[in-house]
Amino acid sequence: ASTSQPRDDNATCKKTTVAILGGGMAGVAAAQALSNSSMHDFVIIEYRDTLGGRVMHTEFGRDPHGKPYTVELGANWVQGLGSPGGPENPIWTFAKKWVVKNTFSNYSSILTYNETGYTDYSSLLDEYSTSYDDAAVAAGDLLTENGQDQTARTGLALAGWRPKVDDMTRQAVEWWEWENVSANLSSGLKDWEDAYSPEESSFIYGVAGSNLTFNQFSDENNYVWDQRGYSRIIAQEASTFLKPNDPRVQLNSIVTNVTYSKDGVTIHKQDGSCVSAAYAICTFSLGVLQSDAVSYSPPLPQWKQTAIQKFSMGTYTKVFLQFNETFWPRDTQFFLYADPTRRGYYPVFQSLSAPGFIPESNIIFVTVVSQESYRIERQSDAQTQQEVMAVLRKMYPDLKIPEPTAFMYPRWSTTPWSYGSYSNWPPSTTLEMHENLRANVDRLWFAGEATSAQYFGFLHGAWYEGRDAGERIAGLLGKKCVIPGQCHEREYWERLNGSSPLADYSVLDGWVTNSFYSSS
Ligand SMILES: Cc1cc2nc3c(=O)[nH]c(=O)nc-3n(C[C@H](O)[C@H](O)[C@H](O)COP(=O)(O)OP(=O)(O)OC[C@H]3O[C@@H](n4cnc5c(N)ncnc54)[C@H](O)[C@@H]3O)c2cc1C
Repeated sequence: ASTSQPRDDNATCKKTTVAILGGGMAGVAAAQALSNSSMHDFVIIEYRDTLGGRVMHTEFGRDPHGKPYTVELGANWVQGLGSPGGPENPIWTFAKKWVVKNTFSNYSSILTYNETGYTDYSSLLDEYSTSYDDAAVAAGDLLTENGQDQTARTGLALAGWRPKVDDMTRQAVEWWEWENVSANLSSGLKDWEDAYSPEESSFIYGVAGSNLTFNQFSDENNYVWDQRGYSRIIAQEASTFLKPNDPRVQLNSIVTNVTYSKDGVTIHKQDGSCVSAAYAICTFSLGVLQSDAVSYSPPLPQWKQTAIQKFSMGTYTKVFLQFNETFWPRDTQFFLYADPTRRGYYPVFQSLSAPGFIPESNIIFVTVVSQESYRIERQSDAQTQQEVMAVLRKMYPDLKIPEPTAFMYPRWSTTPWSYGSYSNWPPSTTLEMHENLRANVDRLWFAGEATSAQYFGFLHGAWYEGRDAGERIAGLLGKKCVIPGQCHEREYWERLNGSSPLADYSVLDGWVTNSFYSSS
Protein backbone atom coordinates (compact mmCIF):
# COMPACT_ATOMS: atom_id res chain seq x y z
CA ALA A 1 0.00 0.00 0.00
CA SER A 2 1.16 3.53 -0.64
CA THR A 3 1.05 4.29 3.06
CA SER A 4 3.91 1.92 3.76
CA GLN A 5 6.21 3.23 1.02
CA PRO A 6 9.18 5.16 2.36
CA ARG A 7 9.69 8.62 0.98
CA ASP A 8 12.21 8.25 -1.80
CA ASP A 9 13.76 11.69 -1.93
CA ASN A 10 17.22 10.58 -1.07
CA ALA A 11 18.38 7.47 -2.80
CA THR A 12 21.41 7.12 -0.54
CA CYS A 13 19.45 6.93 2.69
CA LYS A 14 19.00 3.65 4.45
CA LYS A 15 15.37 2.63 4.07
CA THR A 16 13.15 1.44 6.85
CA THR A 17 9.44 1.49 7.59
CA VAL A 18 9.51 3.04 11.06
CA ALA A 19 12.38 5.12 12.42
CA ILE A 20 12.35 5.43 16.20
CA LEU A 21 14.31 8.46 17.32
CA GLY A 22 15.74 7.75 20.75
CA GLY A 23 16.27 4.49 22.64
CA GLY A 24 14.95 5.30 26.11
CA MET A 25 11.90 3.72 27.72
CA ALA A 26 9.51 5.15 25.12
CA GLY A 27 11.64 4.17 22.14
CA VAL A 28 12.06 0.60 23.35
CA ALA A 29 8.33 0.36 24.14
CA ALA A 30 7.50 1.60 20.63
CA ALA A 31 9.82 -0.97 19.05
CA GLN A 32 8.34 -3.71 21.19
CA ALA A 33 4.79 -2.72 20.20
CA LEU A 34 5.79 -2.81 16.53
CA SER A 35 7.41 -6.23 16.98
CA ASN A 36 4.33 -7.53 18.74
CA SER A 37 2.31 -6.42 15.70
CA SER A 38 4.70 -8.32 13.38
CA MET A 39 6.21 -5.08 12.13
CA HIS A 40 9.92 -5.87 12.30
CA ASP A 41 11.20 -3.30 9.83
CA PHE A 42 12.25 -0.49 12.16
CA VAL A 43 15.43 1.17 13.38
CA ILE A 44 16.18 2.82 16.70
CA ILE A 45 18.50 5.80 16.33
CA GLU A 46 20.11 6.60 19.68
CA TYR A 47 22.55 9.33 20.73
CA ARG A 48 24.07 7.44 23.67
CA ASP A 49 26.24 4.31 23.50
CA THR A 50 23.49 2.26 25.13
CA LEU A 51 19.72 1.99 25.40
CA GLY A 52 18.03 3.49 28.47
CA GLY A 53 17.99 7.26 28.01
CA ARG A 54 17.23 9.02 31.26
CA VAL A 55 17.42 5.74 33.14
CA MET A 56 21.16 6.04 33.61
CA HIS A 57 23.65 4.95 36.23
CA THR A 58 27.30 5.46 36.95
CA GLU A 59 30.02 4.11 39.20
CA PHE A 60 30.55 5.90 42.47
CA GLY A 61 32.80 5.49 45.50
CA ARG A 62 34.16 2.15 46.69
CA ASP A 63 32.70 -0.82 48.52
CA PRO A 64 34.68 -2.54 51.33
CA HIS A 65 36.47 -4.63 48.62
CA GLY A 66 37.45 -1.55 46.61
CA LYS A 67 34.84 -2.14 43.91
CA PRO A 68 32.80 0.91 42.86
CA TYR A 69 29.11 1.14 43.71
CA THR A 70 26.45 1.82 41.10
CA VAL A 71 24.20 4.84 41.65
CA GLU A 72 21.37 6.17 39.51
CA LEU A 73 21.77 9.61 38.00
CA GLY A 74 18.25 9.69 36.52
CA ALA A 75 15.11 7.69 37.29
CA ASN A 76 15.47 5.96 40.66
CA TRP A 77 12.06 4.96 41.97
CA VAL A 78 9.24 2.73 40.80
CA GLN A 79 6.44 5.13 41.58
CA GLY A 80 3.09 3.58 42.42
CA LEU A 81 3.35 -0.21 42.35
CA GLY A 82 -0.07 -1.84 42.19
CA SER A 83 -2.56 -3.46 44.49
CA PRO A 84 -4.06 -6.95 44.54
CA GLY A 85 -6.82 -7.11 41.94
CA GLY A 86 -6.07 -3.57 40.76
CA PRO A 87 -3.99 -2.37 37.84
CA GLU A 88 -0.24 -2.73 38.16
CA ASN A 89 2.34 -0.16 37.13
CA PRO A 90 4.09 -1.76 34.11
CA ILE A 91 7.45 -0.63 35.51
CA TRP A 92 6.73 -2.57 38.68
CA THR A 93 5.88 -5.59 36.53
CA PHE A 94 9.27 -5.26 34.82
CA ALA A 95 11.09 -4.71 38.13
CA LYS A 96 9.69 -7.99 39.42
CA LYS A 97 10.18 -9.83 36.13
CA TRP A 98 13.85 -8.84 35.86
CA VAL A 99 14.46 -9.11 39.62
CA VAL A 100 15.71 -5.60 40.13
CA LYS A 101 16.68 -4.92 43.74
CA ASN A 102 14.62 -2.18 45.36
CA THR A 103 13.38 -1.04 48.76
CA PHE A 104 10.25 0.79 49.91
CA SER A 105 10.89 4.49 50.51
CA ASN A 106 9.34 5.23 53.86
CA TYR A 107 8.51 8.93 53.85
CA SER A 108 7.62 8.76 57.54
CA SER A 109 11.22 7.83 58.28
CA ILE A 110 12.36 11.44 58.41
CA LEU A 111 14.17 13.71 60.86
CA THR A 112 14.01 17.51 60.71
CA TYR A 113 16.86 19.99 61.07
CA ASN A 114 17.65 23.67 60.80
CA GLU A 115 20.87 25.68 61.03
CA THR A 116 21.19 24.93 64.74
CA GLY A 117 21.01 21.16 64.34
CA TYR A 118 18.20 18.68 64.98
CA THR A 119 14.93 20.56 65.59
CA ASP A 120 11.65 18.72 65.62
CA TYR A 121 9.18 20.46 63.34
CA SER A 122 7.75 17.22 61.99
CA SER A 123 4.23 18.21 63.11
CA LEU A 124 4.29 20.68 60.20
CA LEU A 125 4.31 17.70 57.85
CA ASP A 126 0.83 16.81 59.12
CA GLU A 127 -0.27 20.43 58.91
CA TYR A 128 0.67 20.51 55.24
CA SER A 129 -1.03 17.18 54.62
CA THR A 130 -4.33 18.35 56.04
CA SER A 131 -4.33 21.38 53.76
CA TYR A 132 -3.26 19.29 50.81
CA ASP A 133 -6.22 16.96 51.28
CA ASP A 134 -8.61 19.90 51.02
CA ALA A 135 -6.69 21.35 48.08
CA ALA A 136 -6.89 18.03 46.26
CA VAL A 137 -10.66 18.01 46.51
CA ALA A 138 -10.82 21.56 45.14
CA ALA A 139 -8.50 20.66 42.26
CA GLY A 140 -10.72 17.69 41.44
CA ASP A 141 -13.75 19.98 41.30
CA LEU A 142 -11.94 22.38 38.98
CA LEU A 143 -11.05 19.51 36.67
CA THR A 144 -14.52 17.98 36.49
CA GLU A 145 -16.29 21.35 36.21
CA ASN A 146 -13.92 22.80 33.57
CA GLY A 147 -12.83 25.54 35.97
CA GLN A 148 -9.93 27.87 35.28
CA ASP A 149 -6.60 26.35 36.24
CA GLN A 150 -4.43 28.28 38.68
CA THR A 151 -1.07 27.94 40.36
CA ALA A 152 -0.67 25.23 42.95
CA ARG A 153 0.34 28.09 45.26
CA THR A 154 -3.18 29.58 44.95
CA GLY A 155 -4.77 26.18 45.49
CA LEU A 156 -2.72 25.47 48.61
CA ALA A 157 -3.35 28.96 50.02
CA LEU A 158 -7.11 28.60 49.56
CA ALA A 159 -6.91 25.31 51.45
CA GLY A 160 -5.22 27.08 54.35
CA TRP A 161 -1.52 26.38 53.69
CA ARG A 162 0.01 29.86 53.68
CA PRO A 163 3.67 29.69 54.72
CA LYS A 164 5.21 33.12 55.22
CA VAL A 165 8.19 33.75 52.98
CA ASP A 166 10.47 33.98 56.02
CA ASP A 167 9.01 30.91 57.74
CA MET A 168 11.85 28.65 56.70
CA THR A 169 10.70 25.48 58.43
CA ARG A 170 7.34 25.63 56.64
CA GLN A 171 9.21 26.46 53.43
CA ALA A 172 11.36 23.35 53.91
CA VAL A 173 8.32 21.20 54.66
CA GLU A 174 6.61 22.54 51.56
CA TRP A 175 9.68 21.82 49.41
CA TRP A 176 9.76 18.26 50.66
CA GLU A 177 6.06 17.73 50.14
CA TRP A 178 5.59 19.53 46.84
CA GLU A 179 8.90 19.57 45.00
CA ASN A 180 9.91 16.17 46.28
CA VAL A 181 7.22 14.11 47.91
CA SER A 182 4.08 15.90 46.95
CA ALA A 183 0.54 15.04 47.70
CA ASN A 184 -0.48 13.48 50.91
CA LEU A 185 -3.96 12.14 50.41
CA SER A 186 -5.82 10.43 53.19
CA SER A 187 -4.13 7.11 52.61
CA GLY A 188 -0.60 8.37 53.08
CA LEU A 189 2.20 10.24 51.42
CA LYS A 190 2.42 10.18 47.66
CA ASP A 191 5.30 11.13 45.50
CA TRP A 192 5.37 12.90 42.23
CA GLU A 193 8.66 14.70 42.29
CA ASP A 194 7.68 17.88 40.64
CA ALA A 195 11.05 19.67 40.39
CA TYR A 196 9.13 22.95 40.33
CA SER A 197 7.68 25.15 43.04
CA PRO A 198 3.90 25.52 43.60
CA GLU A 199 4.13 28.93 41.87
CA GLU A 200 5.38 27.22 38.72
CA SER A 201 3.00 24.26 38.74
CA SER A 202 -0.50 23.72 37.46
CA PHE A 203 -2.90 23.15 40.34
CA ILE A 204 -5.35 20.95 38.47
CA TYR A 205 -2.83 18.76 36.68
CA GLY A 206 -0.32 18.71 39.52
CA VAL A 207 -2.90 17.12 41.78
CA ALA A 208 -4.42 15.00 39.01
CA GLY A 209 -1.00 13.66 38.02
CA SER A 210 -0.36 12.55 41.55
CA ASN A 211 -3.79 10.95 41.95
CA LEU A 212 -3.58 9.11 38.64
CA THR A 213 -0.36 7.37 39.56
CA PHE A 214 -0.77 6.84 43.28
CA ASN A 215 -4.50 6.23 43.59
CA GLN A 216 -4.59 3.95 40.59
CA PHE A 217 -1.54 1.79 41.28
CA SER A 218 -0.63 2.27 44.93
CA ASP A 219 0.90 4.94 47.11
CA GLU A 220 4.21 3.13 47.45
CA ASN A 221 7.48 4.34 45.96
CA ASN A 222 10.31 1.85 45.81
CA TYR A 223 13.89 2.99 45.45
CA VAL A 224 15.96 0.94 43.00
CA TRP A 225 19.51 0.29 44.22
CA ASP A 226 20.33 -2.73 42.06
CA GLN A 227 24.06 -2.75 41.35
CA ARG A 228 23.39 -3.74 37.72
CA GLY A 229 21.47 -0.46 37.32
CA TYR A 230 17.79 0.39 36.89
CA SER A 231 18.26 0.40 33.08
CA ARG A 232 18.41 -3.38 33.36
CA ILE A 233 14.63 -3.45 32.95
CA ILE A 234 14.95 -1.65 29.60
CA ALA A 235 17.91 -3.72 28.38
CA GLN A 236 16.24 -7.00 29.37
CA GLU A 237 12.88 -6.06 27.89
CA ALA A 238 14.69 -5.06 24.66
CA SER A 239 16.46 -8.41 24.60
CA THR A 240 13.10 -10.17 24.30
CA PHE A 241 12.66 -8.88 20.74
CA LEU A 242 16.09 -7.60 19.66
CA LYS A 243 19.08 -9.80 18.89
CA PRO A 244 22.45 -9.09 20.54
CA ASN A 245 24.06 -6.29 18.49
CA ASP A 246 20.87 -6.06 16.46
CA PRO A 247 21.61 -4.02 13.30
CA ARG A 248 18.31 -2.23 13.81
CA VAL A 249 19.77 -0.43 16.83
CA GLN A 250 22.02 2.45 15.78
CA LEU A 251 23.90 3.63 18.88
CA ASN A 252 26.19 6.67 19.04
CA SER A 253 23.97 8.23 16.37
CA ILE A 254 23.09 11.89 16.72
CA VAL A 255 20.05 13.11 14.81
CA THR A 256 20.53 16.68 13.55
CA ASN A 257 17.62 17.15 11.14
CA VAL A 258 14.22 15.61 10.63
CA THR A 259 12.58 16.24 7.25
CA TYR A 260 8.94 15.22 7.23
CA SER A 261 5.89 15.29 4.99
CA LYS A 262 2.60 13.51 4.52
CA ASP A 263 4.47 10.74 2.68
CA GLY A 264 7.38 9.96 4.95
CA VAL A 265 10.26 11.14 7.08
CA THR A 266 13.99 11.44 6.41
CA ILE A 267 16.34 11.58 9.35
CA HIS A 268 19.76 13.14 8.94
CA LYS A 269 22.53 12.24 11.34
CA GLN A 270 25.57 14.19 12.44
CA ASP A 271 27.91 11.74 10.67
CA GLY A 272 26.29 12.65 7.33
CA SER A 273 24.28 9.45 6.95
CA CYS A 274 20.51 9.36 6.74
CA VAL A 275 17.54 7.09 7.23
CA SER A 276 14.39 7.32 5.18
CA ALA A 277 11.20 5.93 6.68
CA ALA A 278 7.46 5.77 6.14
CA TYR A 279 6.92 6.96 9.71
CA ALA A 280 9.10 8.30 12.49
CA ILE A 281 8.46 8.29 16.24
CA CYS A 282 10.38 11.07 17.94
CA THR A 283 10.97 10.31 21.62
CA PHE A 284 13.35 13.18 22.39
CA SER A 285 12.83 14.81 25.76
CA LEU A 286 10.87 18.04 25.96
CA GLY A 287 14.20 19.73 26.74
CA VAL A 288 15.65 18.52 23.43
CA LEU A 289 12.50 19.58 21.56
CA GLN A 290 12.69 23.04 23.14
CA SER A 291 16.35 23.46 22.19
CA ASP A 292 17.78 24.00 18.75
CA ALA A 293 19.64 20.70 18.89
CA VAL A 294 17.60 19.19 16.07
CA SER A 295 16.15 21.12 13.11
CA TYR A 296 12.88 20.23 11.45
CA SER A 297 12.14 20.71 7.77
CA PRO A 298 9.71 22.30 7.20
CA PRO A 299 9.78 24.07 10.58
CA LEU A 300 7.20 22.57 12.94
CA PRO A 301 3.81 24.30 12.61
CA GLN A 302 2.96 27.11 15.01
CA TRP A 303 0.50 25.03 17.04
CA LYS A 304 3.21 22.43 17.64
CA GLN A 305 5.89 24.96 18.52
CA THR A 306 3.48 26.65 20.94
CA ALA A 307 2.82 23.35 22.69
CA ILE A 308 6.53 22.53 22.91
CA GLN A 309 7.38 25.90 24.46
CA LYS A 310 4.30 25.94 26.71
CA PHE A 311 5.32 23.04 28.91
CA SER A 312 8.34 23.19 31.20
CA MET A 313 11.34 20.96 31.58
CA GLY A 314 12.42 20.59 35.20
CA THR A 315 15.83 19.73 36.54
CA TYR A 316 16.27 17.40 39.51
CA THR A 317 19.78 16.83 40.81
CA LYS A 318 21.05 14.18 43.18
CA VAL A 319 24.39 15.08 44.79
CA PHE A 320 26.16 11.95 46.04
CA LEU A 321 28.60 11.77 48.94
CA GLN A 322 30.45 8.81 50.37
CA PHE A 323 32.15 8.90 53.79
CA ASN A 324 34.42 6.64 55.79
CA GLU A 325 31.60 6.04 58.21
CA THR A 326 27.88 6.63 58.59
CA PHE A 327 27.76 9.50 61.08
CA TRP A 328 24.03 10.21 60.53
CA PRO A 329 21.33 8.09 62.23
CA ARG A 330 21.48 4.65 60.65
CA ASP A 331 17.82 3.76 61.06
CA THR A 332 16.42 6.81 59.26
CA GLN A 333 15.90 7.21 55.49
CA PHE A 334 15.36 10.99 55.10
CA PHE A 335 16.78 14.14 56.68
CA LEU A 336 15.08 17.47 56.02
CA TYR A 337 17.10 20.67 56.38
CA ALA A 338 15.57 24.16 56.63
CA ASP A 339 18.16 26.72 55.62
CA PRO A 340 17.68 30.06 57.44
CA THR A 341 17.70 32.19 54.28
CA ARG A 342 17.33 30.07 51.15
CA ARG A 343 14.37 27.82 50.32
CA GLY A 344 15.49 24.64 48.60
CA TYR A 345 19.14 24.97 49.70
CA TYR A 346 20.27 21.33 50.09
CA PRO A 347 16.89 20.53 51.65
CA VAL A 348 16.62 16.72 51.64
CA PHE A 349 19.29 14.14 52.35
CA GLN A 350 18.66 10.47 51.75
CA SER A 351 20.72 7.71 53.30
CA LEU A 352 21.73 4.59 51.44
CA SER A 353 23.12 3.24 54.72
CA ALA A 354 19.55 2.76 55.97
CA PRO A 355 18.31 -0.80 56.57
CA GLY A 356 17.20 -2.50 53.36
CA PHE A 357 19.38 -0.32 51.13
CA ILE A 358 23.18 -0.72 51.09
CA PRO A 359 24.03 -0.51 54.82
CA GLU A 360 27.81 -0.76 54.42
CA SER A 361 27.93 1.92 51.72
CA ASN A 362 28.20 5.07 53.88
CA ILE A 363 26.57 6.91 50.98
CA ILE A 364 24.14 9.77 51.42
CA PHE A 365 22.74 12.00 48.70
CA VAL A 366 21.08 15.39 48.76
CA THR A 367 18.62 16.61 46.15
CA VAL A 368 18.20 20.08 44.69
CA VAL A 369 15.91 21.18 41.86
CA SER A 370 15.27 23.97 39.42
CA GLN A 371 17.21 27.22 40.07
CA GLU A 372 19.39 25.53 42.72
CA SER A 373 20.23 22.82 40.20
CA TYR A 374 21.21 25.43 37.61
CA ARG A 375 23.30 27.25 40.20
CA ILE A 376 25.32 24.22 41.27
CA GLU A 377 25.65 23.06 37.67
CA ARG A 378 27.46 26.30 36.91
CA GLN A 379 29.94 26.01 39.76
CA SER A 380 32.75 23.59 40.42
CA ASP A 381 32.29 20.29 42.22
CA ALA A 382 34.67 21.60 44.90
CA GLN A 383 32.48 24.64 45.53
CA THR A 384 29.36 22.52 45.81
CA GLN A 385 31.09 20.05 48.09
CA GLN A 386 32.09 22.89 50.38
CA GLU A 387 28.46 24.10 50.54
CA VAL A 388 27.03 20.66 51.25
CA MET A 389 29.64 20.01 53.95
CA ALA A 390 28.82 23.33 55.63
CA VAL A 391 25.16 22.27 55.75
CA LEU A 392 25.96 18.84 57.18
CA ARG A 393 28.15 20.44 59.85
CA LYS A 394 25.23 22.69 60.83
CA MET A 395 22.90 19.70 60.99
CA TYR A 396 25.30 17.83 63.26
CA PRO A 397 27.09 20.59 65.25
CA ASP A 398 28.41 18.17 67.87
CA LEU A 399 30.20 15.88 65.42
CA LYS A 400 33.55 16.23 63.73
CA ILE A 401 32.57 15.37 60.17
CA PRO A 402 35.45 14.51 57.82
CA GLU A 403 35.46 15.40 54.12
CA PRO A 404 33.74 12.82 51.89
CA THR A 405 35.84 10.15 50.21
CA ALA A 406 33.79 10.49 47.02
CA PHE A 407 31.60 13.29 45.68
CA MET A 408 29.67 13.56 42.40
CA TYR A 409 26.57 14.98 40.72
CA PRO A 410 25.23 15.11 37.14
CA ARG A 411 24.46 18.28 35.18
CA TRP A 412 21.13 17.42 33.58
CA SER A 413 20.21 20.82 32.23
CA THR A 414 23.27 20.89 29.96
CA THR A 415 23.22 17.22 28.92
CA PRO A 416 22.80 17.52 25.13
CA TRP A 417 20.54 14.48 24.70
CA SER A 418 18.20 15.49 27.51
CA TYR A 419 18.45 19.21 28.44
CA GLY A 420 16.77 18.74 31.80
CA SER A 421 15.24 15.94 33.83
CA TYR A 422 11.51 15.67 33.14
CA SER A 423 8.51 17.74 32.11
CA ASN A 424 6.03 19.64 34.22
CA TRP A 425 2.71 21.36 33.49
CA PRO A 426 2.80 25.06 34.29
CA PRO A 427 -0.21 26.98 35.65
CA SER A 428 -3.17 27.63 33.35
CA THR A 429 -2.68 24.56 31.26
CA THR A 430 -5.51 22.90 29.37
CA LEU A 431 -5.79 19.38 28.08
CA GLU A 432 -6.08 20.81 24.56
CA MET A 433 -2.63 22.37 24.92
CA HIS A 434 -1.28 18.99 25.80
CA GLU A 435 -3.03 17.24 22.94
CA ASN A 436 -0.98 19.48 20.68
CA LEU A 437 2.23 18.31 22.34
CA ARG A 438 1.14 14.73 21.74
CA ALA A 439 -0.20 15.08 18.21
CA ASN A 440 1.71 13.92 15.14
CA VAL A 441 2.76 16.34 12.41
CA ASP A 442 2.20 14.48 9.14
CA ARG A 443 4.25 11.26 9.35
CA LEU A 444 6.28 12.50 12.32
CA TRP A 445 4.94 11.15 15.63
CA PHE A 446 5.88 12.09 19.17
CA ALA A 447 6.10 9.86 22.24
CA GLY A 448 7.78 9.99 25.61
CA GLU A 449 7.37 10.94 29.21
CA ALA A 450 6.21 14.46 28.24
CA THR A 451 3.50 13.33 25.83
CA SER A 452 1.73 11.37 28.58
CA ALA A 453 -1.24 13.37 29.85
CA GLN A 454 -1.74 11.14 32.84
CA TYR A 455 1.78 10.11 33.80
CA PHE A 456 4.08 12.90 32.62
CA GLY A 457 7.42 12.89 34.42
CA PHE A 458 7.27 9.17 35.14
CA LEU A 459 8.96 6.17 33.60
CA HIS A 460 5.59 4.46 33.18
CA GLY A 461 4.35 7.52 31.27
CA ALA A 462 7.19 7.02 28.76
CA TRP A 463 6.40 3.33 28.46
CA TYR A 464 2.66 3.81 27.83
CA GLU A 465 3.31 6.55 25.28
CA GLY A 466 5.90 4.55 23.34
CA ARG A 467 3.61 1.56 23.20
CA ASP A 468 0.65 3.65 22.09
CA ALA A 469 2.58 5.25 19.22
CA GLY A 470 3.95 1.88 18.10
CA GLU A 471 0.52 0.27 18.15
CA ARG A 472 -1.17 3.08 16.27
CA ILE A 473 1.48 3.18 13.57
CA ALA A 474 1.32 -0.58 13.19
CA GLY A 475 -2.41 -0.14 12.63
CA LEU A 476 -1.86 2.63 10.09
CA LEU A 477 0.57 0.34 8.28
CA GLY A 478 -2.22 -2.15 7.84
CA LYS A 479 -1.41 -4.42 10.74
CA LYS A 480 -4.08 -5.43 13.20
CA CYS A 481 -5.26 -2.45 15.20
CA VAL A 482 -4.48 -3.33 18.81
CA ILE A 483 -6.45 -0.39 20.18
CA PRO A 484 -9.68 -0.64 18.18
CA GLY A 485 -10.83 2.66 16.73
CA GLN A 486 -7.58 4.36 17.71
CA CYS A 487 -5.38 3.53 14.76
CA HIS A 488 -5.60 6.94 13.20
CA GLU A 489 -3.62 10.13 13.41
CA ARG A 490 -3.79 12.15 16.58
CA GLU A 491 -6.00 15.21 16.65
CA TYR A 492 -4.70 18.68 17.30
CA TRP A 493 -6.10 22.14 17.81
CA GLU A 494 -5.04 24.68 15.22
CA ARG A 495 -5.99 27.46 17.65
CA LEU A 496 -6.33 27.51 21.41
CA ASN A 497 -8.88 29.97 22.78
CA GLY A 498 -8.80 31.95 26.00
CA SER A 499 -11.91 32.79 27.99
CA SER A 500 -12.01 36.56 27.37
CA PRO A 501 -13.61 37.30 23.99
CA LEU A 502 -12.95 40.73 22.54
CA ALA A 503 -16.49 41.90 23.38
CA ASP A 504 -15.67 41.59 27.08
CA TYR A 505 -13.12 44.36 26.89
CA SER A 506 -15.62 47.06 27.80
CA VAL A 507 -16.38 49.53 30.56
CA LEU A 508 -18.71 46.97 32.11
CA ASP A 509 -15.83 44.59 32.57
CA GLY A 510 -13.53 47.22 34.01
CA TRP A 511 -11.74 47.83 30.72
CA VAL A 512 -12.31 51.55 30.38
CA THR A 513 -9.73 52.75 27.93
CA ASN A 514 -9.63 51.34 24.44
CA SER A 515 -6.32 49.58 24.24
CA PHE A 516 -6.73 48.42 20.69
CA TYR A 517 -5.45 51.45 18.83
CA SER A 518 -1.84 51.97 17.97
CA SER A 519 0.15 55.04 18.83
CA SER A 520 1.23 55.71 15.28
C1 LIG B 1 17.11 13.00 37.65
C2 LIG B 1 15.89 12.24 37.22
C3 LIG B 1 15.12 11.56 38.15
C4 LIG B 1 14.00 10.85 37.75
N1 LIG B 1 13.32 10.10 38.68
C5 LIG B 1 12.33 9.29 38.27
C6 LIG B 1 11.79 8.34 39.15
O1 LIG B 1 12.27 8.20 40.26
N2 LIG B 1 10.76 7.58 38.72
C7 LIG B 1 10.24 7.70 37.46
O2 LIG B 1 9.27 7.00 37.12
N3 LIG B 1 10.77 8.57 36.58
C8 LIG B 1 11.81 9.34 36.95
N4 LIG B 1 12.41 10.18 36.07
C9 LIG B 1 11.81 10.31 34.73
C10 LIG B 1 12.18 9.17 33.79
O3 LIG B 1 13.56 9.00 33.78
C11 LIG B 1 11.69 9.55 32.40
O4 LIG B 1 10.30 9.82 32.45
C12 LIG B 1 11.91 8.48 31.34
O5 LIG B 1 13.16 7.85 31.47
C13 LIG B 1 11.78 9.14 29.98
O6 LIG B 1 11.87 8.17 28.96
P1 LIG B 1 11.70 8.65 27.45
O7 LIG B 1 11.89 7.46 26.60
O8 LIG B 1 10.47 9.45 27.31
O9 LIG B 1 12.88 9.71 27.23
P2 LIG B 1 14.47 9.47 27.27
O10 LIG B 1 14.85 8.48 28.28
O11 LIG B 1 15.08 10.82 27.36
O12 LIG B 1 14.76 8.83 25.85
C14 LIG B 1 14.97 9.64 24.72
C15 LIG B 1 16.22 9.17 24.02
O13 LIG B 1 16.47 10.04 22.90
C16 LIG B 1 17.87 10.18 22.76
N5 LIG B 1 18.16 11.40 22.02
C17 LIG B 1 17.99 12.68 22.42
N6 LIG B 1 18.41 13.52 21.46
C18 LIG B 1 18.84 12.77 20.43
C19 LIG B 1 19.39 13.06 19.14
N7 LIG B 1 19.58 14.31 18.72
N8 LIG B 1 19.72 12.02 18.33
C20 LIG B 1 19.53 10.74 18.75
N9 LIG B 1 19.02 10.40 19.95
C21 LIG B 1 18.69 11.41 20.79
C22 LIG B 1 18.39 10.23 24.17
O14 LIG B 1 19.75 9.86 24.24
C23 LIG B 1 17.47 9.24 24.89
O15 LIG B 1 18.05 7.96 25.00
C24 LIG B 1 13.58 10.86 36.41
C25 LIG B 1 14.35 11.54 35.46
C26 LIG B 1 15.50 12.21 35.85
C27 LIG B 1 16.35 12.86 34.81
